[in-house]
Amino acid sequence: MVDNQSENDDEERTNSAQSFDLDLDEVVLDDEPDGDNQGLFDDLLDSEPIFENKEVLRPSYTPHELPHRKEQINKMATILVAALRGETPSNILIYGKTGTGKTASAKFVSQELESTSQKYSVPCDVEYINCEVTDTQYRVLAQLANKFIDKNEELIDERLTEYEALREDIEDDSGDISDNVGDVPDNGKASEAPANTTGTTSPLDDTEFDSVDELDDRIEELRQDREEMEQVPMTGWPTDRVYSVFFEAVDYRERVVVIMLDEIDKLVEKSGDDTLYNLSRMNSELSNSRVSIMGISNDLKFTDFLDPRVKSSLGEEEIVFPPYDANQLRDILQHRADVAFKPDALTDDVIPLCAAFAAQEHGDARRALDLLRTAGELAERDQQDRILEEHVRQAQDKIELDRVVEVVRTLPTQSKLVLFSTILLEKNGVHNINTGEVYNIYKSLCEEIDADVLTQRRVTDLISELDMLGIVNAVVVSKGRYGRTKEISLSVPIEETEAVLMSDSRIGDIEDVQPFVQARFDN
Ligand SMILES: Nc1ncnc2c1ncn2[C@@H]1O[C@H](COP(=O)(O)OP(=O)(O)OP(=O)(O)O)[C@@H](O)[C@H]1O
Repeated sequence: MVDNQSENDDEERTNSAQSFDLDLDEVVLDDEPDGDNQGLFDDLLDSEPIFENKEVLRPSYTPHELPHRKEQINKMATILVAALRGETPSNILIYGKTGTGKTASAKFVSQELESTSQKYSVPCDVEYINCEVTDTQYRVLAQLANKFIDKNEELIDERLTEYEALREDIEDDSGDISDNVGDVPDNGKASEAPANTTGTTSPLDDTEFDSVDELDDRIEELRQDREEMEQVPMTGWPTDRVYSVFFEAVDYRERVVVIMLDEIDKLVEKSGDDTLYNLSRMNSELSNSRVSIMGISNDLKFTDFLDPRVKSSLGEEEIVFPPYDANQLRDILQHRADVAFKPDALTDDVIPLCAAFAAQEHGDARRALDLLRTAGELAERDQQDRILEEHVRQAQDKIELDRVVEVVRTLPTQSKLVLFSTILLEKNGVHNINTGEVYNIYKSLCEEIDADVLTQRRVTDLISELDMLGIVNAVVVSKGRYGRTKEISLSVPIEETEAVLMSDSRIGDIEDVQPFVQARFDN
């Protein structure tokens, strides 16, 4: 059938191309904006972009090369190679601070593992779960169950296609034989015939089936399995049922399964160690498959909260990812920059400076890449064709400010009030602020907005927390015979932080703050 629609489409495209040519010929470049647009994007498009491929600098990009992680990658591979031999690999726990390449390395190794398993036709599956997002036992098990159900369905479909084709070949063959040779009884019971009785070749030769009946039974069995497979809903079932569906789905065929639990500490923090307990004892009950767990964590201490059995089973092998130093970060950045930027877009100082800043932040490659990308964006915004040292410094300030804004925005109200009290004191020129001064203002603010007033001891704790978050700096000073006190100062830009606090509806309601500061002198 002729596809009239596509013909019409083609015609339309040709017409519009013609009219486009025509329009272009008739365009008069003048200062007046034309009717369709006001040139908002034209200038931006005109400026030669700095980036060749910005995506390469984004966190979502998985690099093909991971400099300075060879040792850790090799260690993972040495442990996981067992899966390719059909054995159960030891469970692995991976530790390291944020941005040290744990996820990127683990994903790289699992891709290699899966592709090698396909190459040698050894059934091996790797499933990745981010426990920051999937943080309850129910959700982890349901997500895993559904992934395995999908895989099983795929496998069943493949097998069914293969066996049904085989069945057709047999039908054709028996037709041919009865037509040509006439020595097979044409009683419509081809399925009862053994695979090969005549000495001629049969489609069942070299298959796992000895008779057509066996093949038919298998086809029926697969169709039934396919019908019975049911996805687990994301809520609503008893956890036992989810577990048993997951268990069945994993054990449906012979295979080795590696379950990668990224941010595993978040799962334990949110919902205890039941999931890990259940996963780690599965192998003793599975008949066809084997499961191995790879946990990834930023928190070195999270295993302290685990049941000792889970702890010893999970930590069979431990791999530590140390922070990168400035030289290593330079290499990492250089690899990415070669692909991400146009030639000559970077001045010589840019990469070393990004690396140095990120090395100060506990050797975080994510931070280094963010800095480089943000510096590029700032240069682009300035309509420059090269990134300068200045852009890196601005990027550092911008990222730091974004972090502060995010941390302050998500503080609990009580901490916001303590921070706001400190800001009010600083704004009024008070130096060496002590806890008592903060507390007095804090109390008045609480009364003003009807919030509970915490004890001074608790407020001192909140100040320590703000100190740990890098928002204030609190040092203990000795006042000789008057004992010791904390001297508090702000570590963040005052105007921006105040603006974030004021965007909280309760704090924003406080109208005149001056009297509160005055109160400090009255107490
Ligand atoms: N050796 C490396 N080579 C190239 N890129 C790297 C390397 N190490 C880390 N990265 C990049 O740094 C970013 C952060 O890495 P990754 O997500 O693997 O860190 P992580 O240790 O898992 O951090 P988190 O614990 O916060 O999840 C990613 O964009 C990753 O591609």
